[in-house]
Amino acid sequence: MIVLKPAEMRAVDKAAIEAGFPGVMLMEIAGRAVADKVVKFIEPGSKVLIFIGKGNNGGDGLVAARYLDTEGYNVQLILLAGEDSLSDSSLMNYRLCKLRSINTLKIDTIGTDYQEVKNLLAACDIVIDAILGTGISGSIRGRAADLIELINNVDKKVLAVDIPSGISGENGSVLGKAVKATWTLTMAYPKPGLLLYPGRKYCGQIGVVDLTVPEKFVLNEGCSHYTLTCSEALDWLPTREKTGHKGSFGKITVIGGSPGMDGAPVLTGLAALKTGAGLVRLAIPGDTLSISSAYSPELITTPLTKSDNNEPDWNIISKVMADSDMIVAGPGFGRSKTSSEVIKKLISTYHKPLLIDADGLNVIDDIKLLKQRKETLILTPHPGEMARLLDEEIKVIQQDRIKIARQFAVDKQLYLVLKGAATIIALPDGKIYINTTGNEGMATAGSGDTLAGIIAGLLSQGLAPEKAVVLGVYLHGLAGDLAVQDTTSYSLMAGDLIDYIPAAIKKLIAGSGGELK
Ligand SMILES: NC(=O)C1=CN([C@@H]2O[C@H](COP(=O)(O)OP(=O)(O)OC[C@H]3O[C@@H](n4cnc5c(N)ncnc54)[C@H](O)[C@@H]3O)[C@@H](O)[C@H]2O)[C@H](O)CC1
Ligand SMILES: [K+]
Repeated sequence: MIVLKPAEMRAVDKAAIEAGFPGVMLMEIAGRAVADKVVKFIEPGSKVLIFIGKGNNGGDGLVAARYLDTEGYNVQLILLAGEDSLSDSSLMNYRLCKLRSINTLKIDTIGTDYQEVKNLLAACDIVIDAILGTGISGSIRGRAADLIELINNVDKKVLAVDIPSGISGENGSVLGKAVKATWTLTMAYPKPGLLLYPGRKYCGQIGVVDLTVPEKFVLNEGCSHYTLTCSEALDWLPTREKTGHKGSFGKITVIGGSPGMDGAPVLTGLAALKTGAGLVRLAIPGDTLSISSAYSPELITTPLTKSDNNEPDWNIISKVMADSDMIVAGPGFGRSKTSSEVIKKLISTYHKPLLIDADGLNVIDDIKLLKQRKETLILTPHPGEMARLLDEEIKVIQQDRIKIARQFAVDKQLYLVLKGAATIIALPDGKIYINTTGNEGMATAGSGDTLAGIIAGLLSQGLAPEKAVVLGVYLHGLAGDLAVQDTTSYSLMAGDLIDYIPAAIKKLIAGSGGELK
């Protein structure tokens, strides 16, 4: 699904209006959808308190007020602007509200103790937040900040129109104060700020309203941000040929492991098998091999090093390279001379898809090598590994995850998965996917190893790299979301993620994955 930044949304809006879609009609569709959402949850007669800002976000709220009044709700408006400062479409709707005698409390009559607002908040059944939408600039100014705080201080259901007021649609930051919503109904397309933290925590359940503007207006204006929905994820899931054999579902080699880190490549291998890979081989340094190979009978193992001196055995490595459809390198590999030499060799001489994770990333000391590689390269760093690759501090990476990920992916022409809450996937053509599945329980040792395995499992079944990385991250998060229901976020472990891959796939097939609802 396309995701639009506020400025992109405005450009699409403008183009659609110029092409003949009346702005007032778009507002009508938006407000009608807001009213429908209220009708779905609360019965007629209930008290609906609607906060109206002076821009078009307020206009959407005024349309909703008209419909809810028509349908028998007890509607009360709180108008945060003078009538003369409302936009044309909003003013028209405000006048229609007045014609219906809808109760209105105006900002200039609200005392500085806000007692009347507090009373209305205490008595209402639901709050609609139509104070500010994508037109916000800078920190919340004026009395809007006080009203947002009052809304957050009562325990009421809150429906945010387009975006919770105070959240930046651009990047999800809180601009001073922001409404904490139960639901957010966003207009036309989700904005990055709804999907990125901290904004995402303020949105509650997100719904998208179809404003009936054809997608060609978006494509003409250009877009670069996306998020995968459940139905798209299902479309991308590789189909399994009835006559397929293990060769047709791909042979993966996982290169990694080191003393004390013998389980990491096993997690990667098992995750790949559970996702559907035909065959997984682990290539492990000799001193660790026997421990790793004892974990699971489904995994084939090969020694990566010579038995006499534990140096890389290049003959075996060449055979492994020739015999694999793709390689995952790095899980539990440690930062030894062996791992550094092997990773370098793979980057420059392995001509099939290569995924580098964990310590495989930590031993890359010359990032120019990445750029020189022509074949598919996927990197899956967490912020610490990304910081190391760029020789930056973690906080610099976290300040603008999308920009950093995109620059790296485009410059080095690779697929970059920057892990973390709302994992960012940057593609070599500059496209960005913001992932919506996953939870805090997944911040646990080995979780990244399973992600590498899931992506490899999809790629080895023939999925294009772009789809394998995006769907892999989605499925990994979905497995985590299903697991956490049983384990709680305290007890979730990486092995649980593997155990829940089948449930995640089933959920996709049933059409009920972590969809933006
Ligand atoms: N997506 C669509 O196609 C449609 C969206 N609609 C709704 O319109 C708003 C965007 O409307 P806009 O008038 O551009 O902006 P806002 O309503 O968010 O408010 C702008 C208004 O607020 C004042 N302001 C700006 N920054 C601050 C601040 N920091 N503190 C206080 N006040 C601030 C400023 O003076 C402006 O006047 C979108 O979100 C949708 O809800 C259409 O209705 C349908 C089509
Ligand atoms: K809002």
